[in-house]
Parts: sequence; structure tokens; C-alpha cells
Amino acid sequence: MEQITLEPIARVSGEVNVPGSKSLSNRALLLAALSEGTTTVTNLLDSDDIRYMLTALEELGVTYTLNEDKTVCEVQGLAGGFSKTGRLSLFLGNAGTAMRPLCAALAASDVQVELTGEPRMEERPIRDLVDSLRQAGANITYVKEEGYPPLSIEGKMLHGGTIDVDGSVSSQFLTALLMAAPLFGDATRIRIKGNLVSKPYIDITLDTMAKFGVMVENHDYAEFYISAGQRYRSPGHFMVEGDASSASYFLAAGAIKGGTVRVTGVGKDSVQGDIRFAEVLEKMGAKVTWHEEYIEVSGAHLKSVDMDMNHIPDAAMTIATTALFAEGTTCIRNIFNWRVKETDRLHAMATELKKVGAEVEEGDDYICITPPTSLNHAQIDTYNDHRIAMCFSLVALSDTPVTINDPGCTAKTFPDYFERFKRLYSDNN
Ligand SMILES: O=C(O)C1=C[C@@H](OP(=O)(O)O)[C@@H](O)[C@H](O)C1
Ligand SMILES: C=C(OP(=O)(O)O)C(=O)O
Repeated sequence: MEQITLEPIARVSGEVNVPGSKSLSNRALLLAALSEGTTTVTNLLDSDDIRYMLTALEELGVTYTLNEDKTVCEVQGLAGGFSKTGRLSLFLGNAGTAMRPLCAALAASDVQVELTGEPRMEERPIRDLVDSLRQAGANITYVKEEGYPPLSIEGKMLHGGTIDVDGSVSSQFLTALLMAAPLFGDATRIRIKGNLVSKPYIDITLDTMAKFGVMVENHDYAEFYISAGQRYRSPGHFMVEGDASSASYFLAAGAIKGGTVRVTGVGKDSVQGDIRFAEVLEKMGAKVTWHEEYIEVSGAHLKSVDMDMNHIPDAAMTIATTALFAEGTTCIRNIFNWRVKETDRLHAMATELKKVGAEVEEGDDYICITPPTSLNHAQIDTYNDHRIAMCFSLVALSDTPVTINDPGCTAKTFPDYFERFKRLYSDNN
């Protein structure tokens, strides 16, 4: 197994431009494919999750060209759903933003397809989405275990109407329904059951749909209405913002060992909820400058926080390792769905934080972290979870090295993370 050891880092400062947002890249590619007209997507993320979407679209008959560094993609829209004869099998790795939205769009298309993924994808729930699509008439069956991929889909015209969806496990189910709704035969009313999690991702969905010409009525995140007859139309050009979750590691580094770190590619008006990670750093005592073009963080004495972080589930993991540098006990609450992502993140984070010496309380839906007086040098297991690899790189901002097992797992969303992280301190140490 590959490993990387980061030696203690005395100081960080400088500017980092983060790669394109995973959430926006996969939404834009799918909607460009369903649109009338050609869309040029720029600042596209080049990572595993996006490659799975691109490969699936190609196999579904979508024509596109990619530039050399794969950050510009010109997509010829289909002006409606997918249509392909013969049975297809599409492998989607562990990309939730490909599996869930494609499931809905394909259920409403003229295709016969099996959706498969990595072993962990077969443990990630999808029942709430399948149940809601079945209300619209979808024909989807579970190939192995009930409620989980792989899925066999006999696509057909879905009727829309009133659909209930449980939003308490993943917002991606609602995102998938919303994006597919313009393919349905009728107007669609979506009613949310349970407490909708990760709400800001719905804002990303609605904003992207609006850029592709489809308007959704949002009744306080409890009910959504998509009127009949709306069709996706290419905006011509779609610029993907930098990834706000990827920004969190650099911003946290600035708060812990700045100097000042400026992250460009995302700014105060970003559509991504994860920019609110910087508000948590502010609460912990860091100085944050919010600009249209960048977010900048300077180091300070950090103190603990006790917060509901349901709105920033991905960036909240970065708070768990930032907590190692804060005075007092930090609690991250209302994060039950950490357990159904790339790994059981609640348990994995608790296990790895204990290895570096932290005192950790792992609750059903929360984690509390009390830092030790000095950190241990540990080998961090990453469970094929890119975010565990990235957030534990922050341990090197102490006076102890850190060894990260399988650092290549960052390829899911940030293939050259460790090179970019090193650039922040190689000029300063
Ligand atoms: O819609 C999206 O782009 C995402 C939604 C979130 O998932 P949940 O809604 O399952 O929390 C987030 O964790 C994931 O990385 C991306
Ligand atoms: C939860 C994540 O991914 P996915 O889009 O596969 O759900 C993530 O990137 O942290």
C-alpha cells in the first residue's frame, strides 16, 4: 500500500486555486446532456467521480469533446431524455452524484440499463429514491440486496403527479427527482417526508436547473413544484465554481498555522453551502475575509465550538481535525448520514482521531473531540475515503508528523491534493 508521511509544518501562507466543484460538475454535465443545444462547461473537475459521469453519458450516446486537461467539455444536448437500444451496464464507482441523478433520469428515459458501482456503493442506500420514482410509474428492480445498488432499470415515460420522498438520509434523492422532473409527462409536485438533510445542496440543484431554463417552485423546502412543459435549454456556457469542500482543507490550514491563506475559485456569493465552513472557522476565532473572488483566512488562537453541521456534512469533517488545534471540546452534531457515505465516517473519524491521541465521544449522530496536549505520530487509515485522507493532512500542522495510508484515494474529488497542500508550506519552512 502506498503511504505519504508529512513532516511537521511550521507555517502556511499563500494562494490556492481550488479545482472545479464536484457537485456542480456532475449536475452541469447531466443537464447539458438533457438540454436542447450545445453547452460548453468550463472549469470542469477532472476526477474519478466526474469521469464516471462522463463515461456513462458516452455509453448512453451523448456526444462531447474534452480539452487536453479535461477541464473544458463541449456537450451536444439530446433535447430530452436518453434513448438507446439494447441493454447497457454502467459502472459508477462510488459517485453518489452520478448514481442517484442518473437513476432518476434513466428511469424516465427510453433505455434498459443496469447501474453498478464499487463494493461500497452496494452499501449506500437508494431505497427512498427508488420508492419515490415508483410512485411516478418507474420500473426499477434491485439486482442484489433490496434498497441498494446495483439497480436494473427499464426506462419509460413517467407520469409525474404528486410524489413523496424521504429526505432524511440524503438530499441527493430529492436532487435526482428534481433534475428528472422535466422529463416526466406531467407537472410534478414533490413532498418531503422526514427532515430534509444537507439542504444547501438543494440550492445548488435549483440554481443549476434555473441556468438550464427550468424553474422550480420551492415551498420552504417542504414541497417543490415543477410545472408541465418545461424543457432544459443550454445556457451556451456553464462555468463551474471552484469546489468549496476542497477549499476547506486550505482554509483550515490558514486558521491553524497561518500566515494568511487565500483560496480563489470560490467567493462570498458562491452557490455552494460549504463556503459556510469559513463561518465555523470565524466562530473558532480565525480571521476570515470574504470577497467576491476569494475567501481568505488568517491564523489565530482557536477555541472549540459545539454546532449542528447538518448543512455542511462534507466540510464538517475538516472541523473534526481542526478541533485538534482548538482549546476545549468541539462537538459536531446532527451528522447521522456521515455513516452512509464513502465509509461509516463517524466511526472512521472517531477511530483515527483516537490514534493521534484525541479523546473522542462517538454518538449515533454526533462526534465530540478533545485534543491531547501533544499529538502522536500515527498511520492514518483512509477507508477509501478521500476526505479522511485530506482532513488528516492537517495533523502535520502540529509538531508531529502524520502518515496517511493510501493517499491516492483523493482521486475521487481532488487527485493532486497533496501536491497543492505542499505548495502552501514549501516556501515557508
Ligand atoms: O448533492 C450533492 O452534490 C452532494 C450532497 C451531499 O450528500 P447528502 O445529501 O447525501 O448528504 C454531499 O455529502 C455530497 O458530497 C454531494
Ligand atoms: C459524500 C460524498 O460523495 P458522494 O457524492 O459520493 O455522496 C463526498 O464527496 O464527501
